[in-house]
Amino acid sequence: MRSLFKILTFTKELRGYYIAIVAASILTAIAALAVPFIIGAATDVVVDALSGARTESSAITAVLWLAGAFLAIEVFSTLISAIGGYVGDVMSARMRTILSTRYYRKLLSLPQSYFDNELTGTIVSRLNRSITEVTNFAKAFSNSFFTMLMTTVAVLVIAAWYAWPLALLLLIIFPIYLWLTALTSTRWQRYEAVKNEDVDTAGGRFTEVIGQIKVVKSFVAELRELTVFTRRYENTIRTTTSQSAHWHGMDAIRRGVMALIFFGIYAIIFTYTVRGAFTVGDMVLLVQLVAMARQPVTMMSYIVDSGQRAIAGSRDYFDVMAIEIEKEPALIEQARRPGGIERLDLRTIDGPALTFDNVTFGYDQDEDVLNGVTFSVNAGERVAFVGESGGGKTTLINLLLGMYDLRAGSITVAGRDVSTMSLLELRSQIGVVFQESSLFSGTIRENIGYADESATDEEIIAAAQKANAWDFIQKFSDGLDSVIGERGLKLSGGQKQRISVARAILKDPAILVLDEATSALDTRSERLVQAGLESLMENRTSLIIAHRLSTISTVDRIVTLKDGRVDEIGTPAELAESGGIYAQLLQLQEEGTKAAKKKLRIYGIER
Ligand SMILES: Nc1ncnc2c1ncn2[C@@H]1O[C@H](COP(=O)(O)OP(=O)(O)OP(=O)(O)O)[C@@H](O)[C@H]1O
Repeated sequence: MRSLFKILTFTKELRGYYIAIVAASILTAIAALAVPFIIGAATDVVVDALSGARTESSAITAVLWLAGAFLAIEVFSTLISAIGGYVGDVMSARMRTILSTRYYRKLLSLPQSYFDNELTGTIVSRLNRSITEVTNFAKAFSNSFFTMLMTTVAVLVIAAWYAWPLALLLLIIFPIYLWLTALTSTRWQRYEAVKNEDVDTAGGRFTEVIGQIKVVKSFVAELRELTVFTRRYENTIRTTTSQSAHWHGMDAIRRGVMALIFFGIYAIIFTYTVRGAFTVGDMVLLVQLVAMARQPVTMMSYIVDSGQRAIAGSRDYFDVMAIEIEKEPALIEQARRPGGIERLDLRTIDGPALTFDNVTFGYDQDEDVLNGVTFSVNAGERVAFVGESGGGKTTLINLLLGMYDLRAGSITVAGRDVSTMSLLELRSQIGVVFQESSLFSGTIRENIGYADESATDEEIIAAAQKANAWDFIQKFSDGLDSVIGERGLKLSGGQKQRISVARAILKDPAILVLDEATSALDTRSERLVQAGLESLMENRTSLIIAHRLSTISTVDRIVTLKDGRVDEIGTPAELAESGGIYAQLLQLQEEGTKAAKKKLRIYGIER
């Protein structure tokens, strides 16, 4: 029950709606309760008229008045339930909005480590399910619970007035029903959790597969994917079979017990009437009241059922909502500082532009990926990182961007410890050109402008020109308005890269991180991308994860990594002579044999 109230308190700004719905259901309940009295009274009038105790004309006037009262009550309750229904619809639309936006806000604020362990589709599936279940429950709860409560209390009081054994029987229905339901509930919840896990996992894979449909097609893996998906859903059939058998088996027992109690109730009403303790009108009134008391029992079933679904469906949702975030999310600061943050001029700062001092780090509980890494980069310098694949180059960048907490050591940018900087402050200074295409669906203008919402067309075009992208953009019939498909699907590899370079140019960051694309572009395309990158790196402090020796040879300094530690630091000329990793790579390139190329690839060097 606590969990159910949690759902309601989570959306407490909808209090006004809840109160309106509760008021509507109380009024509807009162109106409904008046009807048995009218019918009971009418029955007594008819019986009196038939037995000659009342004149025909006075009886007709009385029953017509009673029928008029019935009509008035019906009109009133129709009006109230129409208003209640309208408020209920608006309430669920608002609730949907609150739940979705809060979930999205939370997700956007969670650290990278959360996303490392979750599938996109699972996150989406969880959101959809929670919202549907919670909204359904809130509607059922606010619509039925109070009507049920009112009706039950009123029926009990009226029954006690007529005959206490009747009230006693009615009273025991509810605890017995709730007890029997509680017996069923725990197991039902366990089944539901298993089912949700299957649906979420299938949903996660589904999204991944559709997102990478080309890969699936190229490996002719459609059948395999479909089989895995189908298996998950077939599991849910099995789980539902056991769950439903259990639930409905228990439901049959519940109903059986209820039937026995109602047998006792009707037996009392009829025998009391035959013995003359009740008039025929009283009997009609009580029979209707008992029928009304049966309704809450059915409603209770529905509320408990949708409540269970809401609890099970929203458990993962609330688990996500409960994750504590240590650092203030960038999102909150963005709202506070809509103007953004000024770009730092690293040249005016004493000391290096950025430093890594004894940095040790590993993912989750895993071993250290980096161990005591120390180096510094001066303002305006270009530094390349070289190391075996999986050696921790990307991890260095992740740490610089404040994506994860260090195990030991510190990182400074412009003399300030990164851990003391807000995420907005830090990330505003760093521009990243990712190795993978990292564009969004939408137009070219939106994609370049992603770096700066307020950028004018002139600024976007200037960035595109510097990135060597303007020529091809101009050739598209829609120019900047060309739609590029999901993740830039409609662009070539080189075009995608030039758009992302243009985006980084528009951001104009103090520090640039370049994860050079490994995908081989043709020479012309590569020259164009390279020229774009050159203008991006101009006058900027740049960190490069290079996949071409030609790129590495043009940097100011190289940092080589080995076993999670810095092996050497020096200019390309120095390291070419030192006999270390870079010198070996140069030699391998010179050899040019198949074996040499294979070894180069271990270092992520494509050419
Ligand atoms: N999100 C993550 N969670 C757990 N382990 C990770 C994560 N990202 C990377 N790793 C591990 O950390 C190590 C370093 O990975 P990293 O991506 O930094 O290497 P890299 O040098 O950039 O490799 P490459 O040149 O192949 O891109 C690898 O062993 C990798 O398996």
